Amino acid sequence: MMKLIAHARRSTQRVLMQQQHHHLDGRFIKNVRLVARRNKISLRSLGMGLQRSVSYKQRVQPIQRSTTKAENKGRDVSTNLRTPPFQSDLNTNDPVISLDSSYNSWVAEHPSALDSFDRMMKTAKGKRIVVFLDYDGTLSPIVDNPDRALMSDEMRAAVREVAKYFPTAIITGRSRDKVTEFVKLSNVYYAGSHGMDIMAPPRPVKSGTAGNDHQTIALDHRKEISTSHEVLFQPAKKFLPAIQEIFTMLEEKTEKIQGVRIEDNSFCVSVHFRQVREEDYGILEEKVKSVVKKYPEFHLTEGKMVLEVRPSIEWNKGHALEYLLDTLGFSNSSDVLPLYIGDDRSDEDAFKVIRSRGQGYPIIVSSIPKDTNALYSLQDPSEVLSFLLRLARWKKASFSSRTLHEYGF
Ligand SMILES: O=P(O)(O)OC[C@H]1O[C@H](O[C@H]2O[C@H](CO)[C@@H](O)[C@H](O)[C@H]2O)[C@H](O)[C@@H](O)[C@@H]1O
Repeated sequence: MMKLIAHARRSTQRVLMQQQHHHLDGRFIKNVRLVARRNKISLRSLGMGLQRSVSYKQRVQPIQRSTTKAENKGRDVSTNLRTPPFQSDLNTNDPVISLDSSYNSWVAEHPSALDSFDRMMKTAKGKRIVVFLDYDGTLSPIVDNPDRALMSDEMRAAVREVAKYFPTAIITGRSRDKVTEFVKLSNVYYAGSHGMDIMAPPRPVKSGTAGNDHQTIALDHRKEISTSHEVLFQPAKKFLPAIQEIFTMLEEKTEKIQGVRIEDNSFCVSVHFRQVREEDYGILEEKVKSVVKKYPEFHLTEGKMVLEVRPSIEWNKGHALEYLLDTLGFSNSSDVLPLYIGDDRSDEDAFKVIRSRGQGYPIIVSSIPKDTNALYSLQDPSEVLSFLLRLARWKKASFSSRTLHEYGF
């Protein structure tokens, strides 16, 4: 028993160290939690209670700007950034609670989409499922270097399979070019820059049609996708010159801060601080805010260890989801079931839209309890993979049984 407690203590210490180094391995935490739970050891009783994330609504006050009111539904944190964000993706400046017990009650409220799969599909019978997928933290694991957030071949094959059966869209904060380079699939819709850059596959995907109608090819170069796809909607086009200026200015102003990465996401700019030393965060935040202040038509939002400069237009991932449903001919349809899987705050806008439609499945990817508008949960990208494979298998099976039925078997 003593050995076990010592092991759990060591394991928990490792988790905490990982947090301090701005990393979080959800699977590892899960294992620690399992070891502790199996042996009836509460992490808190070890004096190392893990911490949970808290509602962003409680933490970030909406900005009141003198000139332009931020109309974007994403939270605007231009003048009121949260205090120290250096607790990795756990956002651990919140009340300390025991993760094992809180996770259980959270999952009771946001049931596993894998465990609930049969029930979900029962409701989906006769309805048209449209699949929306976030990229980072959903299709690819969160890693230090955003350029290395690659999607596995298995995941690509699963998305390819899903897209054979359902209209499928990737909605991401990344630039459209970057995400097409990562995903490399030709028959999905891509909505980059948090939905501000929407592109359709060469042949519009007809909803509800059989799998073989959607030919999915893995392409070698994003160029091939860019040229074969059609740009549908770019609501922030007029901001492009200003965004380029902001990008350059951010690069210049932050070049002396070690670990900062400025990512050009076309219609928005990401300032990554995952590898910035904690003591440098304050100055980074100040510099970023001073740049944004010069551009009253822009505001700041936050994601996982990232600050994002976005044009203040009323457009977010939720709007992109509605736009795509509309494009697919489902704007007022009562028999469409949008299914959205995402892990970050910007995905909440899409979850909210699905909830307000009163139809569909908002699914959050998280291995820790989080305040969310999602109804279901998956722990990590590996569970997303299982879910997607199962979804494709389910549809395939229903096609085969329908075919058998049609032939009188
Ligand atoms: O909407 P998403 O597809 O989830 O994109 C949101 C941001 O994701 C990326 O940053 C996040 O993932 C990185 C790689 O794992 C990680 O290093 C970073 O800390 C995360 O915030 C992307 O680089 C951003 O541009 C996206 O806005």
